[in-house]
Amino acid sequence: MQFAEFATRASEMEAEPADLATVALVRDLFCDAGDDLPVVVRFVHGRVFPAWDSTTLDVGPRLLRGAIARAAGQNVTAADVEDRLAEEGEIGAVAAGYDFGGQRGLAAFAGGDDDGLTVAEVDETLRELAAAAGSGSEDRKLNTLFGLFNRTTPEEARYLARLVLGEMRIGVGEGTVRDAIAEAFLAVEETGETTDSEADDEPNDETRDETDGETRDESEERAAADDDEDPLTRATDEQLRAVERALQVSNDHGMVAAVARDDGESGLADVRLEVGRPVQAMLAQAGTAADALDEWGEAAVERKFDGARVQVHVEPDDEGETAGVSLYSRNMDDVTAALPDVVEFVESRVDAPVILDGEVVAVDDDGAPRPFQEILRRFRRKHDVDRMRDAVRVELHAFDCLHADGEDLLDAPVTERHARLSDVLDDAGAVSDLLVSDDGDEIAAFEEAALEAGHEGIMLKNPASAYSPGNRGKNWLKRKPDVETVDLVVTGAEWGEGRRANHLGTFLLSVRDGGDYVEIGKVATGITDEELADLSTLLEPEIVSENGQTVELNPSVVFEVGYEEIQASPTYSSGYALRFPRFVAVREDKEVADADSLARIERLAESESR
Ligand SMILES: Nc1ncnc2c1ncn2[C@@H]1O[C@H](COP(=O)(O)OP(=O)(O)OP(=O)(O)O)[C@@H](O)[C@H]1O
Repeated sequence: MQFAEFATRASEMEAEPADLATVALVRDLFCDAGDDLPVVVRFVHGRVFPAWDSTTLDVGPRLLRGAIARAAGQNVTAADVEDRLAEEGEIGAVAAGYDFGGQRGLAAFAGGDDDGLTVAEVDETLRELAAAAGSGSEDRKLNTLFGLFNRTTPEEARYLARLVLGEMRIGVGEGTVRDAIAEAFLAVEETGETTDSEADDEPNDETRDETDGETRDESEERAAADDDEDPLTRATDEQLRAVERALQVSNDHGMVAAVARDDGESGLADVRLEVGRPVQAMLAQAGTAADALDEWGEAAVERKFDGARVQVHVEPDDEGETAGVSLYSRNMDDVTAALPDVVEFVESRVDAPVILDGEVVAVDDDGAPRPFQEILRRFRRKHDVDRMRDAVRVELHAFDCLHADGEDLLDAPVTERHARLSDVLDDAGAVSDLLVSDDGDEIAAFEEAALEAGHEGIMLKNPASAYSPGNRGKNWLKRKPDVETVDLVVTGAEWGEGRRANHLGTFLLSVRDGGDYVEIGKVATGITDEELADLSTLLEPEIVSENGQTVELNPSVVFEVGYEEIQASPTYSSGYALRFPRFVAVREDKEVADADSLARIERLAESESR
C-alpha cells in the first residue's frame, strides 16, 4: 500500500466524528491492506513496533523539528518550526504546512525515480532508525527522517510526523482497532441468518467495561444504531471477545489481525502466551474486606508490597532447561538490565519455563521494606547499575503465575495459579503469602500484621477469578490506609529564579480527559535540589515551546503528587485544583496513558465532599 493512500484514509478517520463510522473506515482500510496488514494495523494507532516490544524510535520532539526544518528547505530553521508549533499547537499540522515537494522535484530532475513512499518502506526505514545507536546516531536519525520527509506530500507529512511521535490523533484507540479487526475478518454479512444470535450472551463485563471509555461508548452507540443505517456488518460479542482475548494474550495487534483474516476464530483461539513476550498487568480497584466478602463470600488476601511491578519470564532452551530470564515493567518495558540481582535470584530458583507476576521492593539490611521512591532509583536504570545495586538492595515478591511448563494459566483461578507459583519458585520467602478467608476479623489481623511489617496495605482477590491482562476490574481490590496520591501528567513548567534559574522549578500538572489533557494545578514543593536537577534533565528534551519563563512540555512524564484536598476551581481547565500539592516521585513505571483520569479526580472530589 502506498503511504499516500494510508495518509488519505487516516485523514478521513480524523474528520469522522462518529465512532461507528470510524470503525467502518478502519475496517475498510484493514480489508484493503493486503500483505501490509500487520504494519497498517500498527500504524493506525501510532505504533511502529508491537505493543509488547519495548523498542522505541527514540526520536524526541526536538530531533523531529530539526528533520522537518531541514526537509522544508534552506531558509527554514528549527526555531521557525518551533514558532509554527506554538501557533498550530501540534506537530502534524506544522509538518503539513511545509511544501517538501520542491526537493522531490529536484530529485526527479536529477534522475531520481520516486514512485512515492510505501507503507512497507516507511516501516522498514523507521525500524532501521530505531536500531541506530552509539556515537553519531542522532545525526543518522536526523538524516533518515530528513530523507523520509523529503519525499512526502503535506498529507503524508502530517501522519509521518505523528507516527514518529507515536500519536496519530485520528480517534482510533484500542477499542476501535479491536472492533475493526472483528468487523473486517470475522463478521458475516447478514443473509437472513442474523449475526445477533448472541444477543443474550452478554460480553464479559470486566473486559468490555474496563477497556476504555471509548469501548463503552461504542457499544452504546452500537445499540442505539440498531435501527438506523448501520455502517457495520456487526461482529457478534463472541467474535469481539475472540479478538480481545488474542490481543490480551499477545499484545500484537498486527499479528492478531493477520490471524483473524487467515485463520478466523479458531486461529485466534490458538494464540497463546509466549515466554519472552510480555503481557499487560492485571490491575486493581480500591476496596475493603467487607466489599470483598459481600461480593465473593471469601477472599484471597495478600500483602500489598510497595514496590514496582515486574513480570518475570524464564525461557526454555532446546533441552527444556532454562535459557534466560527477562524482566518487564507493568507497561511491558524490558527492565532486565537494571535488575541483575533479581535475574540471578530467579536463575537460581526457577528451572522451568514460566511467566510470573510480582513486585520488586527495596529493602534494608534486615529485609524490611524501604519507601517506594527507593526502588525507582533501581528500576529502568541504564547507567551505574552495579553501583546502585550495592546502594539499594531489592527483593522479589512473586504473587502470580501466568504460564508454567508450556501451560497457559490465565483462566485458572487465583488459588490454582498461586499453588503453581509455589511449585515453580523454589523459595518460600519470595512467594507472596496467601490467606483464603471468609472471616473479617482474620483478614483485619492479616492487614494489621502487613502494615506493621512496613507493607503498603493488602490486596484482596476473588479466589475464583481468572487473570485478566490490562484490566482494572473488580476481581482485585487494593486496600491501603494512607491518603491517596494522584498520578498526573506534566504538561508544562516554569524556569526557576536566582540559583535555580538553570532549572525547571514549577511544574504544570494535568489529568487525562479522553485523548486530551486538562490542567489541575502546579507543584513546586517537596522537590530537593538534586531532584530539581534530575527533573530538568528529564524534561528539557520534551520542551515543545517557550514563552518567557514558561515552557510547554510534550506529555510524557508522570508525577505522583500528594495533596490535602481536591477542590472545584475555575482556575484550571479540569475544573478542579489541588490544595497543597506536594511532589512525591516521578512514576517512571507509568506511561501517560496510566496517569489518573478526570473521572477519577471527580470521584475523589465527590468522596471528599461527603
Ligand atoms: N500482592 C499483590 N498482588 C497484586 N498486586 C500487588 C501486590 N502487592 C503489590 N501490588 C502492586 O499493587 C498494584 C495494584 O494497584 P493499582 O492497580 O492501583 O496500581 P497503581 O496505580 O500503581 O496503584 P498504587 O499506586 O496504589 O500502587 C499492582 O500493580 C502491583 O504493582
